[in-house]
Amino acid sequence: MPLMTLEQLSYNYPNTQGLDHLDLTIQTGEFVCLLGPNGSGKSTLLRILSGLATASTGTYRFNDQAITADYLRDATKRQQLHQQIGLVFQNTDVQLFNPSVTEEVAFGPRQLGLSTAEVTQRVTDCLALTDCTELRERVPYQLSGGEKKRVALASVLALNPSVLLLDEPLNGLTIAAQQQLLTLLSRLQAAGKTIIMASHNFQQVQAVGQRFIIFNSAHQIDADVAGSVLATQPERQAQLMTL
Ligand SMILES: Nc1ncnc2c1ncn2[C@@H]1O[C@H](COP(=O)(O)OP(=O)(O)OP(=O)(O)O)[C@@H](O)[C@H]1O
Repeated sequence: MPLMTLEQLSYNYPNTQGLDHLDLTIQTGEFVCLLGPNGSGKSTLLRILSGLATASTGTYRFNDQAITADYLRDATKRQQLHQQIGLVFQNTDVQLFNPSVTEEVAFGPRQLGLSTAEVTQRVTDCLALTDCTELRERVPYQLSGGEKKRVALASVLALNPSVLLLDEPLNGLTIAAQQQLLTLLSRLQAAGKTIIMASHNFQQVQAVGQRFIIFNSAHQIDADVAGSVLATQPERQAQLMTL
């Protein structure tokens, strides 16, 4: 059974179209990069996949369950979905609201009702994994852009989601920090997680993505290609470099 299936899914904002008739299947364990120009629909797709928004028309199924507005109205089901699918937002500031980094990362596991010992263990592990241990006493709001990204990722990982959605996670990071994050994402994939990452910078994600879904400015999927196939298409690669 596929992990995620979209059939003829469209999403409309009040005055704009966000996504236009997408058909898409994602399998467990894939590392997918969403590419495309500004405004092509990458963030909108991540919002749909995470259950923050629902299709205007068409369907989205996660583990064969249709994710509808009705389904998400049920708080227990919504929480179960958010526990399985973690989203690291493009604007990290909307994601960080606790007085310290430790509190920030502990927030999700506490909401799940884990014991104090389990929460402490998850916080310690996730801070170490994202290289945030040194930041644990700091105020999230006062961190640098790159530090905020790492803390946001730690707070999402603390819920131990099986699917990780990331919206432009490399923006604002130094080249070294980008490398570090990409290595971490590859390790998470090797540990069995499904990774779906939006980027408008092909150069940054070229090395890690195993599948590239390319949007066009009409909010449709223009191409859906395996990394191994893309490696044999220099013209398409050159075109992606200009996004
Ligand atoms: N909150 C909103 N209200 C109205 N229109 C929106 C909203 N968010 C996005 N849109 C529009 O929906 C379309 C898709 O936007 P989306 O943010 O999904 O694109 P994107 O590929 O993630 O872009 P970027 O690379 O700039 O983040 C665009 O035309 C955008 O202007």
